Amino acid sequence: MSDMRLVVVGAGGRMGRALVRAVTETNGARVSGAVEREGSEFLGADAGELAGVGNLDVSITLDPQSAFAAADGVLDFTAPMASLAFANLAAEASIVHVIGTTGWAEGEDLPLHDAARQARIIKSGNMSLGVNLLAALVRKAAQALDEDFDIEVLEMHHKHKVDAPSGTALLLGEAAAEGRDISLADRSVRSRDGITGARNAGDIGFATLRGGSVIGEHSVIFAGEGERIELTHRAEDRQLFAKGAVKAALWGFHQKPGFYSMADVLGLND
Ligand SMILES: NC(=O)C1=CN([C@@H]2O[C@H](COP(=O)(O)OP(=O)(O)OC[C@H]3O[C@@H](n4cnc5c(N)ncnc54)[C@H](OP(=O)(O)O)[C@@H]3O)[C@@H](O)[C@H]2O)C=CC1
Ligand SMILES: O=C(O)C1=N[C@H](C(=O)O)C[C@H](O)C1
Repeated sequence: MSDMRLVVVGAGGRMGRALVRAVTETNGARVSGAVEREGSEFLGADAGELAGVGNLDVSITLDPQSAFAAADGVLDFTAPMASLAFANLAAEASIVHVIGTTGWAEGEDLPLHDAARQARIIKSGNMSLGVNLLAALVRKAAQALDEDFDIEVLEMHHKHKVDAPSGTALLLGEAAAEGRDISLADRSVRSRDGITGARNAGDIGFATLRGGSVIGEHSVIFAGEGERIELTHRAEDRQLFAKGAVKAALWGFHQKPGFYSMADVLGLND
């Protein structure tokens, strides 16, 4: 069988380069196109050279439509507005669209479900096996522990990250809310400053740290009277997310059009 042809959008970014590396290291997949946006200093560069894997004869272009027309899938770790536009193009081309982009405002990602009528969309705030397994454990712990245990989600990322809380923190908060059978939107506390009053039982709190080169660290803390349970994941290498995204693309190749999560890819929903 021929290799799955994958386009990397945002190919000059931190994840874009990691994705190009991951595809070249995966049997059954190859980089068929690379896209950046207007004004990018990387336009015209070879995607492989930029990613440090040698010349792939794939120039970074401004033209996602042509790249998608000659591809089986797209790997997209860019920004919400860009991912919405790429989803429409992926639907037109009826290909797989793996979306790792985070920083979505409430409801902003809903149009992706329309695109998923034609595209096979796999979207997750975190593409690693470890975090998706952690989410399953958090759901279970939240189910087992009542409101006497306060749930707080703590995350730290590198100084360049532009969104907060991280997509992963929200994914973990969602898992906790599902375990408690409550709506995260109704019970989340995303910042605290000044005289906040005492904590409300049942709230799910978020705290964000930013600095240096931290790849991504997340803890979900269940704080009770006299005891505390902490579930933690530490990502030590960005390739972890890129390899997960390539795995998702290969999985999506064999699925019907639809909207899927990384938990579907990893069989954690079975
Ligand atoms: N789900 C997961 O497992 C993970 C998700 N992420 C998420 O991935 C996203 C990217 O992270 P990161 O790589 O660190 O960020 P970067 O800023 O390094 O990379 C983003 C890239 O996308 C480009 N881009 C933005 N808009 C467009 C567009 N319209 N067309 C083409 N390219 C575009 C940017 O270009 P420019 O520089 O010109 O803006 C940049 O090159 C973030 O949302 C992050 O949170 C990150 C790691 C793991
Ligand atoms: O921006 C990042 O770097 C990361 N973003 C994702 C998130 O928002 O959770 C995943 C990972 O933690 C790295």
